[in-house]
Amino acid sequence: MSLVQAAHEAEAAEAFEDIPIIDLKDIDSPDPVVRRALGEAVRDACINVGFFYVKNHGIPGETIERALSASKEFFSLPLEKKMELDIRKTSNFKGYNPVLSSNNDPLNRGDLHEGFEFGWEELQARACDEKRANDGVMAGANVWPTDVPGFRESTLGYYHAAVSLGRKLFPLFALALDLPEDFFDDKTKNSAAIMRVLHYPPQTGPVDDRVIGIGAHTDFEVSQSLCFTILWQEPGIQALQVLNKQNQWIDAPPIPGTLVVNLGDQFARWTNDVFKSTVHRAINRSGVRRYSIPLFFGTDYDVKLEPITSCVSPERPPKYEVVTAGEYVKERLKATYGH
Ligand SMILES: O=C(O)CCC(=O)C(=O)O
Ligand SMILES: [Fe+2]
Repeated sequence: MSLVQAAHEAEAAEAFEDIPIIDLKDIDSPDPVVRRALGEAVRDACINVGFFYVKNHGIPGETIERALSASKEFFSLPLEKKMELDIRKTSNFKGYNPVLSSNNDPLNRGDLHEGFEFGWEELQARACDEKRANDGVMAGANVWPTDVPGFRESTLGYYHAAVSLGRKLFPLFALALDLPEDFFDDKTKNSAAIMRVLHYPPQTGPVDDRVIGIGAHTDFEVSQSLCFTILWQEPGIQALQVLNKQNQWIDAPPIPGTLVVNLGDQFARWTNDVFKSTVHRAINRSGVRRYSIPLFFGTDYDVKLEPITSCVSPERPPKYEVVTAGEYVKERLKATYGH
């Protein structure tokens, strides 16, 4: 079935498929048939749900643990210390954002989480980091806390592992779109992903529905054009929810050993909405603190998001005007952070 037909069928279906788990153990297989089968699983998930879990993703547990404990230590610093790195002091959206400083859903009062955000940087700091310099609206140095020893190394360690995973996913997305596996190679040369570490304090007592962990949103960030997000969520704590076709929130619980992958707005736009960017939110009513780590993966900022040919047909003409990937991102960031 063609991509366009599959998209029309998915859109006509009443029910919303479950979020599938895709096993990446064969992602490096030399056999193109095996890789194509993986691409097909990705295609189904992208067309039907816009979300999937990946297992056997290759990021060691210790790498995750180190990033998590550094994050916990950072968030436990006094607010004045964290505010020294206030994201609003930078022009490129790096640093700390306190509770209620962001608002993902204009109908809400603010997001009940605090976060710390950074972009590409070599583990061995370099005076001239070309990749970072070419990172469009996000270009510029990261800021790092000095009060948590090893914070930079631990969080960057996870960052680089997740970026490597993201690089391996692009060929699968290409296969899913009936494109050559290397289609994204020359479009993601400087695609410096942005990572956030997030802390959601527990919400106890009566919860004002307008103040939740992260308001209903689709992912649009960040560096340039958000293709997809790789999300680690803390095991054992249910918080993430996905809006289904009947406008009901369904849980996307953490599944041990997996990461969540969800598609972003600009990938949906690029694929003429064949791939879905699905509304989601997080509410932490567990009674304990919850941590998560999304990494937003984009293309180079000067890539033109012309509709991919396999996603266009006479029955599905292009829905969007062509823009470069970087064009609208900063506006969306301004709306979220209010500066
Ligand atoms: O914390 C989560 O589970 C979701 C985070 C998220 O959706 C985001 O940062 O865009
Ligand atoms: Fe999100």
